[in-house]
Amino acid sequence: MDTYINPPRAEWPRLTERNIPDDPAVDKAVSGIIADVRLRGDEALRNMALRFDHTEISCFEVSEAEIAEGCAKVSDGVKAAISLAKENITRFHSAQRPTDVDVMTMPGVRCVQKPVAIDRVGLYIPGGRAPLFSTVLMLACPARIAGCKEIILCTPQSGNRPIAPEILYAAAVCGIDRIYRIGGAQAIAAMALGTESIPKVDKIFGPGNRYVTKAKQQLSATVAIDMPAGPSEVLVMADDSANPTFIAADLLSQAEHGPDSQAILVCTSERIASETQAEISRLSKKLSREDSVAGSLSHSRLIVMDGRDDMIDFVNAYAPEHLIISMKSPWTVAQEIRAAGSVFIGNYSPESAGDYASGTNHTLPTSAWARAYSGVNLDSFMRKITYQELTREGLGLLAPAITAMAEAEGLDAHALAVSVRTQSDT
Ligand SMILES: NC(=O)c1ccc[n+]([C@@H]2O[C@H](COP(=O)([O-])OP(=O)(O)OC[C@H]3O[C@@H](n4cnc5c(N)ncnc54)[C@H](O)[C@@H]3O)[C@@H](O)[C@H]2O)c1
Ligand SMILES: N[C@H](CO)Cc1c[nH]c[nH+]1
Ligand SMILES: [Zn+2]
Repeated sequence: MDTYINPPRAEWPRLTERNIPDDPAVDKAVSGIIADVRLRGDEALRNMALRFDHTEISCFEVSEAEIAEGCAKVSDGVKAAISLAKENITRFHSAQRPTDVDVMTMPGVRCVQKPVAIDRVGLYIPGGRAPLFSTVLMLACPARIAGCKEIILCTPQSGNRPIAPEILYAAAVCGIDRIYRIGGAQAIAAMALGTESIPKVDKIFGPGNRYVTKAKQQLSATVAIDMPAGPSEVLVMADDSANPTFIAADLLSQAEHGPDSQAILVCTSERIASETQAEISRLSKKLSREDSVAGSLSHSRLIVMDGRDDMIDFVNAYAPEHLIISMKSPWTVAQEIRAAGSVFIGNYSPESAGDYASGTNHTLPTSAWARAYSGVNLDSFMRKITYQELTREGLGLLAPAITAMAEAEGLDAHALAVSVRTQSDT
C-alpha cells in the first residue's frame, strides 16, 4: 500500500481514482452480452453460463425442492444471525415509510402525493467470489415493506456447485417469488429485456462486479436501476484517537471483497499511517483471501494530510461508498461530509456492522457516484404519484396565471382547456 504525505491538491484527482477506471474492453464485452441476450434469449444465457460460470443449465428457475433442500443445510447459528439481521433491517427500513402529502395550495386547489410500490422488481445477488446472502436481506426486506408485487432474484451458479444454501434460505424467509440460477451481465440483461424463462422487470437492484455494474448502466435506458453499486470501497478518516489495529481490520474487510476493491486511510499523523501499515501486514497473514487482499491493497492508499479541513475536502472529493470516522467529535466531522454512501461513526462502528446486521443498507454507490446517488432505501422501491382536484372556484382563481403562461408559451389549446370550463354555464 503506498503512503502519500501531504499530497498537493493538484495530485488529488489521481488519488481519488478507483481501481477500475472506465475500461473500454469491459464496455464492449458487456454490450456484446446484452446484444446476444436480446437476440437469442435463453440460448444466449445457457452459452454464457457455460463460458463464464462453467455450468450447464437445463432449468433456470430454482425448484421448490432445491430451495427446501438448501434451507435444510443452513446451520441454526446462521439462521439465528439472519433472523436478527432481518429484524434490524426491517425495523430501520420500516421507519423510512413515506407519508402522504395533502395540501391546499390555494382555496379550491388540492394537491396530493402518494407513494406507490414498483410492481415487478429484480434483485441481483453477487455470487462470483463469495455468495453474498446478506445482500438478499438488504434488497428483499425493503422490497417487501414497500409492497412490491413480484420479486425475482438472479444469482450465479458456478461449476457443478449448487447455489449457496444461505442464499436460498434468505430468499425463502424474505418471501422472494422466484429464483433464477444466472449471474453476471447476462442476468441483468435477462431481467431488463425478458427471455423465454426470465421475466422482464420494472427495476433492477443490487451490487455486482464491473460486468454487472456496467450492464446495469448500459441498460438503464431500458429498465430502471437502483444505482451503480460496483466493487466495494472504504475510506477511514483517523486522528490520533484512532486505533491502528481497528483501522487495518476495517481496510482489510473491504480489500477481501476482491482485487477491484479499494481501501483508503486519510489521517493527520504519520504515526497512525505507519502503525496501520504494520498492522495490515500482520493481520493480512491471518486471512484466507490472499489474492483479493493483495490485489486490492496494491491499488489502496495511506494518505497523511495537513489538517482536518484537508481531510474533509479530500473525502468529499473521493465520495466513498463507506466512510469510517475514527476521530474525536466524529458527529461534528460527519456534519461536514457531503458525499458518502454510508458513514460509520467512532471507533466501535466497523463497516462489517452495516454490511450485515445493524439495520442500514449495504447496497451503496461506488466509484464516486455517492455524489449523486443514495444507497438503496425504502424509497428506491417506490414511485410517488401526484393527484390534484380543483373546484370550479379554484380553477377560476388559477385561470389568469395558466392563461398568461400558456399564451406566452404559444400553446393556445392549454389556455382553451381552462376557458371552456370557466366560461361554461354548467
Ligand atoms: N457496492 C455495493 O453495494 C456492493 C455490495 C456487495 C458487493 N459488492 C461488490 O460486488 C462484487 C461481487 O463480484 P463477484 O465477481 O464476486 O460476483 P458477481 O456475481 O457480481 O459476478 C460474477 C459474474 O460475473 C461474470 N463474469 C466473470 N468474469 C467475466 C468476464 N471476464 N466477462 C464477462 N462476465 C464475467 C460471471 O458471469 C459471474 O457469474 C464485488 O466487487 C463486491 O465488492 C458491492
Ligand atoms: N461491503 C459490501 C458492500 O460494499 C457488502 C457486504 C456483503 N457481505 C459483506 N459485505
Ligand atoms: Zn463487505
